[in-house]
Amino acid sequence: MAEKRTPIPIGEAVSRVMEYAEEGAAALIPIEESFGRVLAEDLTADHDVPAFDRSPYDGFAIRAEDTQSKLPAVLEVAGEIGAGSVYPHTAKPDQAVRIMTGAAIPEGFDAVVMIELVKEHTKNEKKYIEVSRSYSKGDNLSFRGEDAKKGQILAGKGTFVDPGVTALLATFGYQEVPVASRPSVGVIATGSELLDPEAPLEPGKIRNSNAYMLLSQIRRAGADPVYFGKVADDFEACFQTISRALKETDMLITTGGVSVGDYDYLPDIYKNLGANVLFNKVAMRPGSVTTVAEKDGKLLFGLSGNPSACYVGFELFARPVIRRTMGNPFPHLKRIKAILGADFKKANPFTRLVRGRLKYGEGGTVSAVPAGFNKSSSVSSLAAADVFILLPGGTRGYEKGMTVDALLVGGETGSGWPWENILPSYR
Ligand SMILES: Nc1nc2c(c(=O)[nH]1)N[C@H]1C(S)=C(S)[C@@H](COP(=O)(O)OP(=O)(O)OC[C@H]3O[C@@H](n4cnc5c(N)ncnc54)[C@H](O)[C@@H]3O)O[C@H]1N2
Ligand code: MOO
Ligand SMILES: [Mg+2]
Repeated sequence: MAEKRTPIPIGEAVSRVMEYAEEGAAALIPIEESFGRVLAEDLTADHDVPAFDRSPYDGFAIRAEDTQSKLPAVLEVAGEIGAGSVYPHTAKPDQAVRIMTGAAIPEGFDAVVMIELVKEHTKNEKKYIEVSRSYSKGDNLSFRGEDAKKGQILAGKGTFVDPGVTALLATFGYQEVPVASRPSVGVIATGSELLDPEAPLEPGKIRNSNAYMLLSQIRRAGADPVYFGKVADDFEACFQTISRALKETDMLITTGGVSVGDYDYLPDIYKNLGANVLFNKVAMRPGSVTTVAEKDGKLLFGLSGNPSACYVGFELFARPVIRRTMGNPFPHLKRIKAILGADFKKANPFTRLVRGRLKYGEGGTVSAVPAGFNKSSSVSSLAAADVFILLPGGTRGYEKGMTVDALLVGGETGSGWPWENILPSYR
């Protein structure tokens, strides 16, 4: 008789796995490659930003006091500078300097007049401007340190490096960025039925979609995948490939062969490897057969062969380990509340993770509707899913309109044309 497995709750399974997620050593990488990594150190401002008072406009640097007695004030244009240049003299009374956006305010000047607001004329080969209103000290200046102060922590250790963080890194001179190193994650697909994507279909065979799905899930999680190919359902072949892959990578993901079938060899392979099985049944659907084992501190994720189960198993168990290893203090999928968009009247003892799609309705309501064919074997629903609708197991079903929890899949989801009907002020 096939072994009897004991399902454990999802949370319990995730925490067993997370015990083996250790932050990788810090590494220095070029700033150009830093997107998606995680800072291994605090990013501290080592100078003020801006580092000098500067002009926010194309215009004229003036002394405010020269505009405070007689108007229009007629000021001599004593020089001109663009961004990047420094005016070498100090201001004298009734002088102005033609200055462009971003240029340092010359010494002794304390306000800027926009170029559109002055009249210019030349007299005896000298240039003059007429300023028709009075200015106060500091008018139209960008002040040193107004954006960031020296010593301020602008992004802490553990911050995900997004484009905004990259801008800070460049601002503070990080040609090389200290980040937690990325794990290398091996992928092996098992199954005698598997064909490569380029192969024509044959009776009884299917194309190996899980391997390519996993490579892309690993990349989305931020790690480096290493693909060891597909292996037939043959104990020796699987054992050899898995042993080799385990030596060459930091963690290993297999798909298929993990259940109780005649050709499901993963359970025996864990035994032969002397690996410690953390669990081999989770109270969830899909993905109840998800198995995770540990060998010398390295994790072996035995994900289901069924595409939806494999997908969910990766996102719930492998992804947070990868993210934590990469230094991310928030490695799990984000949870939101949404209105359930369909009935699930039949009770299920296991927690269901329905691949769903968010719909944004009037008044900002968010509902989650099933993304398609909802069996564990489904591949079609995955392409449309941006959320896992969480329906905890029990004796009751769920009805359309109920508020439920959902996990956001992936990170940076885009949106369509966002510029219609933007709410105006109602003050
Ligand atoms: N008697 C029982 N049978 C099954 C049980 C059970 O508890 N008792 N569990 C079922 C559940 S739940 C699942 S999920 C599957 C898991 O099976 P395995 O993880 O062992 O995977 P396989 O048997 O190798 O394949 C299952 C299914 O997936 C297809 N597959 C496999 N690899 C790929 C791939 N790389 N790309 C696309 N599709 C793949 C494979 O052809 C099978 O159709 O077991 C149930 N059975
Ligand atoms: O592991 Mo299975 O996915 O529950 O259908
Ligand atoms: Mg099987």
